[in-house]
Amino acid sequence: MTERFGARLRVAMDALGPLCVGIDPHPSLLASWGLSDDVKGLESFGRTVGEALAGRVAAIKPQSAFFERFGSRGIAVLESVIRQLRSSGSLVILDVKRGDIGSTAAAYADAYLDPASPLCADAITVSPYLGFGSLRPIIDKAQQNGLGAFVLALTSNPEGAAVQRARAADGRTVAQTIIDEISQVNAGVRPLGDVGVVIGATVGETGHELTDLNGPILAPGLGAQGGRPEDLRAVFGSAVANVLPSWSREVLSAGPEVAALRAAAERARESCASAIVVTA
Ligand SMILES: O=C(O)c1cc(=O)[nH]c(=O)n1[C@@H]1O[C@H](COP(=O)(O)O)[C@@H](O)[C@H]1O
Repeated sequence: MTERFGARLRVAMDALGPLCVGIDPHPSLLASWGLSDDVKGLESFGRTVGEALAGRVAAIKPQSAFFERFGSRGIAVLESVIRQLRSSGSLVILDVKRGDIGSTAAAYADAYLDPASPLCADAITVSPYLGFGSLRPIIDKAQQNGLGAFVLALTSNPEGAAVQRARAADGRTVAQTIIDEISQVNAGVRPLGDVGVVIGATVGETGHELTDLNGPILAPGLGAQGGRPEDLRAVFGSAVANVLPSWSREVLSAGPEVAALRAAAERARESCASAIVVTA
């Protein structure tokens, strides 16, 4: 049987440290790396990040939007980046933030979580805005194939709170209802469930109950958005051991030299690891 995503992520985080690095080829980063803002530049950017970090960090998170900018040729680059990374030992979390009515969500599952698809990743990010239940085909497909999904709960951007902290009829916040749904999906799975949650490292003390989540917590927003490793403990409390901190621009801006990218990732990993371990 295929090993489950949660178990694979736990092993990767234990072996390589708590770090996810995003591949976000912003036009400004392409320029600062001396690359053209076109498919060739995109290809070179992805290849360099792979060379620097593949197999050295627990997870790598390509941001689909920056590949979609270039249409089908950009998607072809994304396919090859995913292929290169998945054979390296780093888990690939494809950041696509998908979500739709169930029958369409099933097609997204075929696109990103079916080993037969060229865009198949180890996990994807998904949006629960059509209701958590609409994500069921995605969660089912992920679990069938030893893959995972990260569901947005408390995002790192300031605009998110108006929706995510709104209260449902029973008094829970919308985010808490999502966290509780995920807790049910992950109940009893050892060592870690396959469905994660996205909570920005920038949100401050969450005020949310994460004790029963039993799943990974993807925490973007470090560096460029102002989140700091030393805040992780205060934000996540006792759930901090399952946090996968994610950095994009701050680490990527150290490129294009491979050694400099590795050093920046190492600094990010060390600062997160010591924030998580020392106070845990
Ligand atoms: O799902 C995500 O990764 C995500 C969720 C969130 O709440 N905030 C957030 O910034 N992200 C993504 O994480 C990356 C953050 O990039 P930097 O701000 O450059 O580190 C981007 O690709 C965002 O789309």
